[in-house]
Amino acid sequence: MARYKVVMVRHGESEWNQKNLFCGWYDASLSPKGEEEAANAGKALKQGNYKFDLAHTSVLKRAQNTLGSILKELGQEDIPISKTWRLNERHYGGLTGLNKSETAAKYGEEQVQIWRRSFDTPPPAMDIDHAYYDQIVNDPRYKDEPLKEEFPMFESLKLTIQRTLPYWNDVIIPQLKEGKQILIAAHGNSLRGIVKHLDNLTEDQIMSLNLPTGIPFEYELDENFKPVVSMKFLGDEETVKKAIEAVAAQGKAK
Ligand SMILES: O=C(O)[C@H](O)COP(=O)(O)O
Repeated sequence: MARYKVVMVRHGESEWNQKNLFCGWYDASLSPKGEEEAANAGKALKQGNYKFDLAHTSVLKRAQNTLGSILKELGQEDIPISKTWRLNERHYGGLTGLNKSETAAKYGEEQVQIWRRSFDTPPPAMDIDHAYYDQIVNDPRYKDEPLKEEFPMFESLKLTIQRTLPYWNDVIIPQLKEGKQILIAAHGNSLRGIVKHLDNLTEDQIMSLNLPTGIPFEYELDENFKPVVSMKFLGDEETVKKAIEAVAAQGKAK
């Protein structure tokens, strides 16, 4: 019997998703298609009569704007929104800005699949002369946190989970316990981390999990926050399947 429900959604397609670039902590905007996906996510949630008490998102605008569109469609723009770096996309390190298929052509599809989907193999670090180092490290949104010594220069999924889980356990779980209906608008890999935790996925299982952009999914959890229903997408099966396959295919050499 489900005691709690929580809805999560990966942001709509970003301009860097469209260009097939490793994005991570680069603050890419939504593409026009991503804006449409976000609005459609809101329509699907409205159709399902979802009412949220509060929402959580990252400090990156592709997730924040997806959330904004959804709440606008729902007529729930006035609910409290928490923005945290702990829900940011995984930091793609030195790969940030590289084209995924070109990287697959150069280093092999296998290596790119490992960088994108493995549990504890990190991408190469973003070093100080990286094109986006200054823009990311010195961004005023990070003036208070993460702490200098915590500021990632690369993240494996394992490292991403290590900074996302404290937020899930210390902020989101208590709110669920209070009976709050919660929407989380975040990123492919920060959400993969939460999913791995909830469903207790093995490293092999998480390797094959791709999340589509802009299609909300719901978890129903028991009193111990164990899934009764896992990743129930709000979209027709065919659309969801195609969207997931498209994400996986981004790592293919053209
Ligand atoms: O950061 C990115 O490039 C994307 O948002 C997620 O990328 P991935 O699907 O290659 O992990």
